[in-house]
Amino acid sequence: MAGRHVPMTIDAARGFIRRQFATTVGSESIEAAAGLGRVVAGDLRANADLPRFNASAMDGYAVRTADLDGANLKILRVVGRSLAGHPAQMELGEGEAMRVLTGAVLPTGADRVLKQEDCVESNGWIAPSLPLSGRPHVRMKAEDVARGAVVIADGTRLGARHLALLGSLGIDLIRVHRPLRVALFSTGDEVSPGPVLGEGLIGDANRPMLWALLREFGCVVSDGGIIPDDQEQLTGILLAAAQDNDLMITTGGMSVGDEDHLTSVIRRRGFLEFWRLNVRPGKPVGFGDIDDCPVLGLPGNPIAAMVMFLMLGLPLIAQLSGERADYPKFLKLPMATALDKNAGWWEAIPARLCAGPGGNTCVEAVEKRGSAMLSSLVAADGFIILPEGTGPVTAGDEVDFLFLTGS
Ligand SMILES: Nc1nc2c(c(=O)[nH]1)N[C@H]1C(S)=C(S)[C@@H](COP(=O)(O)OP(=O)(O)OC[C@H]3O[C@@H](n4cnc5c(N)ncnc54)[C@H](O)[C@@H]3O)O[C@H]1N2
Ligand code: MOO
Repeated sequence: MAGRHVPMTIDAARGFIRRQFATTVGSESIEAAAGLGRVVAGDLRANADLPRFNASAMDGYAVRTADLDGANLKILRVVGRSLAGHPAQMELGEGEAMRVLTGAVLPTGADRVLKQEDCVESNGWIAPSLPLSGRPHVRMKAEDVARGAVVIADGTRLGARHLALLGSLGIDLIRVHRPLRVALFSTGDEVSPGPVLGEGLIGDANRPMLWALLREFGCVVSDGGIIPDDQEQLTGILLAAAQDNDLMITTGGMSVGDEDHLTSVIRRRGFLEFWRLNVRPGKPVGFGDIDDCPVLGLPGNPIAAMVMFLMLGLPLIAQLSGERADYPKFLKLPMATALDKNAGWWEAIPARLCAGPGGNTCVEAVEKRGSAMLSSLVAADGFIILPEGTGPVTAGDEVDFLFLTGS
């Protein structure tokens, strides 16, 4: 573990978090409809085939390809109708067709649907456009999902698409991890809890920002408010919050972090490290464990807090929540313009997407870049990530881009 004043790489910090923690939340059964944002506990298997039956993918006529291949027959007799939700209980014989609508059960014997645009219908007979071409326009039973297959893997956080699949399968109860309970605090005498009236006071940017991010990642957040700059109060509040939460996140008060900052009580009840990371922004980060409750101390500057939340907080939350995902997720994109960079440290630069010379998507840094400048976050779509060892970049260079989550 790095000493207090030895800069640590972001990768070393992430590795430390990975090794230090495992899933801490148990599991429960809930209604699938209430599963948005929850993390699946155990592989979820299909209880049915999807599609459940061979079905028509178009409005038209179900036919037997063999009847029409090589144009053996020129016309077919329409012997019935199969509508979505109202199947016809009959088999299709030679020279027969059945009127079908999209989603209707395909009659036994049929292996193709002719779109109604491709047929002329008259007095119960159809004359298809021949020769046959294009797709058969049928959805075959189980071609999407076979009963018994794992459809949602253990550790998946459920989104709209997963709820669609569960709905389609008719699964109503699912086993998920209990949501992570996170206590969120700002610190600092200058941060005003209400209207910003006095000289030298500032509004609280970090708590609403982190509250929104935590909610987006399925956490149940308890708003701990603003802790004044007082060691005893800070200690008391953190010790109390450790009893009812799975994680505590604070912002501010990290650059002065050293062993005197928190009382010996905390040191007896766990550990708290103060890291100086080799990054811009977000150098000072606190990390530890109090009464078995992890603590993440983010820097006070809002951009630094955001970057360190995305880089360290998200992997920690995923790990504690049982989510199997590698956060944050980067995209490789080309630079639109050149950018100066010191190779000595890792840097996250607020940036936006823009159109490159050939109309391709590129990224460019926003104008204002201070780690306290919130207008840069609002102007940005994410961050250009340049690791240590990377110096200035030029237009066209591919870089890692970290999308800002939340809207
Ligand atoms: N002598 C040094 N001073 C500083 C260093 C350093 O290495 N040596 N590092 C700088 C860096 S980098 C950062 S980042 C900040 C981080 O400091 P802290 O985590 O201790 O945070 P504070 O000092 O409490 O606050 C920093 C800054 O952020 C503002 N702040 C705090 N909380 C909020 C909030 N909830 N909403 C909006 N803004 C907030 C606070 O007023 C300060 O302006 O330290 C540098 N200093
Ligand atoms: O963490 Mo500070 O400047 O790196 O915002």
